[in-house]
Amino acid sequence: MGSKREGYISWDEYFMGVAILSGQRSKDPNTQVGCCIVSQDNKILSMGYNGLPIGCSDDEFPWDREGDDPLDTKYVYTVHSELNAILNYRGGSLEGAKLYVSLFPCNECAKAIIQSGIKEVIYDCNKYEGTPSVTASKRMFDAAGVKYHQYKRTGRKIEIEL
Ligand SMILES: O=c1[nH]c(=O)n([C@H]2C[C@H](O)[C@@H](COP(=O)(O)O)O2)cc1CO
Ligand SMILES: [Zn+2]
Repeated sequence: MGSKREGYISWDEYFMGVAILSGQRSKDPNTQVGCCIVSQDNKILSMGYNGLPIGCSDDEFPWDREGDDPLDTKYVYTVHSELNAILNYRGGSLEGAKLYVSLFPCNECAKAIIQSGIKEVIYDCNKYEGTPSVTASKRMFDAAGVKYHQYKRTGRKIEIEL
């Protein structure tokens, strides 16, 4: 009897890989964020990346980080990857699900994560650690019983020819 193949990717590598790949769809020139929501029994339920709402053109709305007028920045228009993944879900309840995301969730996404019933957040980068947004997210996750931990990178490199 033959034995199983070795070197296959772990569940964590799989789901964070899907999250990061999803982020490659982002048109944001500065930060591309991707998200993958997974059931407790490791089935992918939804994915998302940061982008503009349906009908808002990527070429007509601004991607600037700064501007004299907030209306000339991306911040008032973009939908975050986590919210997109939650809103993209077509199957009913996300109660008890896990969320893999390439950047630690902001306070607005934290609210949506908590309210949708997601119970665990696995994040990769946390480049805004220490900001009020991230601190507020942690405070709300702690109060609501949502667990969060950083993804442990394995160093595995995956090349895909497309
Ligand atoms: O949790 C998040 N999820 C998410 O999708 N984003 C998006 C919104 C913006 O398009 C981009 C952040 O842009 P910047 O790093 O240039 O401020 O990342 C940002 C955060 C946290 O800041
Ligand atoms: Zn957010």
